[in-house]
Amino acid sequence: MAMLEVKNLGISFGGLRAVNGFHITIEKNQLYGLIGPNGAGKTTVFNLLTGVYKPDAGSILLDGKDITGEKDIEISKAGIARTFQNIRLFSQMSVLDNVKVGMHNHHEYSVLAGIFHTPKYKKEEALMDEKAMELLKVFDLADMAETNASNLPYGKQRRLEIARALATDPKLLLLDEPAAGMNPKETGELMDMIRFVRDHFDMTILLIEHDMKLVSGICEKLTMLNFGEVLAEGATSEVLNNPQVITAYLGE
Ligand SMILES: Nc1ncnc2c1ncn2[C@@H]1O[C@H](COP(=O)(O)OP(=O)(O)OP(=O)(O)O)[C@@H](O)[C@H]1O
Repeated sequence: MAMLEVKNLGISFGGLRAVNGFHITIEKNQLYGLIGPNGAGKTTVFNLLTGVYKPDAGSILLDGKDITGEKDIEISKAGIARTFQNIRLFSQMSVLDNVKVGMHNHHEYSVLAGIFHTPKYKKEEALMDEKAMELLKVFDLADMAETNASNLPYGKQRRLEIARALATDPKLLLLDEPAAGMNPKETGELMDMIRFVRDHFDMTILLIEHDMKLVSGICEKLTMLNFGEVLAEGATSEVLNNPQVITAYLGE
């Protein structure tokens, strides 16, 4: 069974059909890229997959479960996590707390337990601290656990965002332009990290990216969007050599 199976997905904003007939099948453990010119609808696809927008057509199956039209919190619980094009960390919170925010989605103790710090609450908090520190170690951020997120250099903030997304224990990780604003050295490190996340966490990853070095370096399959519709899909080299893709996007 595919990890993500999307069929005929669509949404309009006013008179604009931003995404139309979108489809994608991503197998477990795959590293998959979504490419296309500015305004093609890539982020809108992410917003549809994560419940920010409700599709007006189509279906989304995550690991066999129909999540079409579910709210974002339900979709997060079902197992889709994402990062954003513009970094969205809690800048005045510590690195550790940023990761723990991701975990809180999945822990259900009552508000009163939180206020009165009951033994159950304390136990859960201690467990979360431990898990969050383990994640930070993997991302080489453990020595900065108490630092405010805003004080991290840019490349590390991007890494922290991915760590926070993984803290929700997802089945599918969506990365929206993870290399945006990075220099070539940082992009190279990011590529290694994305591969590592896939292997170490047994993760399935869909990423939006304009950096073709990153795309051709790590994605196994690609879907190319143009004016809200799939123009090409298949193995990365096949798509990147497709004359229509070159005309519509790469030859820009
Ligand atoms: N909430 C919204 N209301 C109205 N129009 C929207 C909304 N969200 C997206 N759009 C429009 O939908 C189209 C697709 O936008 P989207 O951000 O998905 O493109 P993109 O492929 O991610 O572009 P980029 O590579 O520049 O990030 C654009 O024309 C955009 O203006």
